[in-house]
Amino acid sequence: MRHAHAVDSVRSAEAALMATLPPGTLMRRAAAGLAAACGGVLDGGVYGRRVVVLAGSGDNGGDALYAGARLAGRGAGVTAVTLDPDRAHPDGLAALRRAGGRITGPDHAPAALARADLVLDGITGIGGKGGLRPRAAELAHAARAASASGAVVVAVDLPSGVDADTGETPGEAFRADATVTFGTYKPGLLVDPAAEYAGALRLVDIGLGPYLPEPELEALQHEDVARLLPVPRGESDKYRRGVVGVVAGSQRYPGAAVLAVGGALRGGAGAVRYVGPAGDAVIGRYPETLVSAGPPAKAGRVQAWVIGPGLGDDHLARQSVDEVLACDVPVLIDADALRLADRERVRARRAPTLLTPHAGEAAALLDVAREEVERARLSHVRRLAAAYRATVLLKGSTTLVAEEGAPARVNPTGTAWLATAGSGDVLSGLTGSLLAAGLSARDAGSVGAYLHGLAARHTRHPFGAHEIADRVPYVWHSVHPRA
Ligand SMILES: NC(=O)C1=CN([C@@H]2O[C@H](COP(=O)(O)OP(=O)(O)OC[C@H]3O[C@@H](n4cnc5c(N)ncnc54)[C@H](O)[C@@H]3O)[C@@H](O)[C@H]2O)[C@@H](O)CC1
Ligand SMILES: Nc1ncnc2c1ncn2[C@@H]1O[C@H](COP(=O)(O)OP(=O)(O)O)[C@@H](O)[C@H]1O
Ligand SMILES: [K+]
Repeated sequence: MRHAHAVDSVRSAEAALMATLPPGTLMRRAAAGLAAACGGVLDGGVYGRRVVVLAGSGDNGGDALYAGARLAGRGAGVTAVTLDPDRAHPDGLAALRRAGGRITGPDHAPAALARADLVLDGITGIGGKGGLRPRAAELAHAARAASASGAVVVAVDLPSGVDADTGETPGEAFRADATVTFGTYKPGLLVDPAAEYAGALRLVDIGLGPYLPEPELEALQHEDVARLLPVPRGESDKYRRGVVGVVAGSQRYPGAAVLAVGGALRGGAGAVRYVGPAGDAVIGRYPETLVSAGPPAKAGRVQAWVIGPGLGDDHLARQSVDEVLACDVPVLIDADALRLADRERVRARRAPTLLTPHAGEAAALLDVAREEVERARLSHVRRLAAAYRATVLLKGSTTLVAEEGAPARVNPTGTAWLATAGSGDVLSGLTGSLLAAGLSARDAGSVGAYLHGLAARHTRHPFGAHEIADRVPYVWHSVHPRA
């Protein structure tokens, strides 16, 4: 599991750890890790390369200056540009001077950056507030120009100007090729739009682990998913493996039913029941489906329902949503059903409910603009989870799963190639199948998103949504080869 902690948690863990160590130890650890990582991103090594350190007035600048000193010690030509010469980290400046580095002011930044092989962004870290102020913003522009001419930009702890806790980018910010972060990931490094600014991530261990509380955000990795995947045992039969019911499709959108069933067949449930008017299309493609024309209440037992893709909003659709919400089994609500599901009825449910909106659907449910949700995904997915007292999976450039009382989950496997019609239908079927197989709503949502993203990454693009479903067994095997 990859963990991310908010600034307050990082600060209190740092304080507790620092109390046990001689002064300056943590900054030395951070700078050593940073300098080593910089060596790794420079093709051809450090010796003789031109490094520009952009140093703000806080400890983030201190880290960058100490790392600059180490790189100078390994033969790099290092120039530090201090945002405010009178306030830059004095010991960091002294270390760089001793190592033979040059120190200059912002006026000389464009000239220094024009020749740089490597730029270290040490303007702000977890102490940054709001978008960059004008003089820092000018440096960010100049660094972007240097990057366009081939320099590698490495952000120290965070790209300066992004919000560490939320992933928001309130104004101007640095764009990095790589970010070297200390002690733990910060939520902003994993959530768009800020994550787009961070580039490749590298975590430097500075010994914070034992002092960190529960994370604000976590990301599953292969071994976590392997542990959660449902695997049939000797005594399993199709009912014990779970039956998932899919209520989807309409005369107008029969394809949504086919895609959702396609996802559901690959999620580990033992059987898929389809309920709705697209039975012929579903059977034509997947003859193993148990088809009924409806209503859901008469379809036979299921261990979880998926309702919504291509459903429409006529009388029958409304009735189906009401019936499904009345069942005492987990329910995944997607697409059209999100509009039709009464909030109070969802709040009153005892069995788990998982909502899977994209940003536009989430915005409609919260009565805000879509851009608001995209600007601040983490806070909006949490608001929605609280409003519905349910688990919410917010789709899009960063997929998040939130539930009150537990760390939010961020999916690390997504790819923008998933932005293709019907891929959400595959996700809802796949995730509902995991629910039927017994995973909690939070685990089903995050494992579903993980497999879905991984399947997309392993499918030649551009692809159609049905190809993602076809690819799921392959990535399942790659995550859990012994199952
Ligand atoms: N506290 C610790 O033990 C450790 C801290 N470390 C480093 O220290 C950093 C935190 O240092 P600080 O608390 O000094 O804070 P920062 O250095 O992150 O930021 C504070 C400075 O940024 C300026 N600033 C804030 N918002 C700005 C904006 N929008 N535009 C321009 N300037 C802005 C402030 O005026 C102040 O000079 C971490 O990110 C990390 O890099 C590491 O050395 C590891 C150990
Ligand atoms: N820019 C993006 N980067 C990564 N994943 C994306 C992006 N845009 C969309 N996706 C993913 O693609 C899927 C689209 O689902 P959805 O919006 O419901 O589309 P549809 O209704 O056509 O099925 C979701 O899994 C979503 O997370
Ligand atoms: K920084």
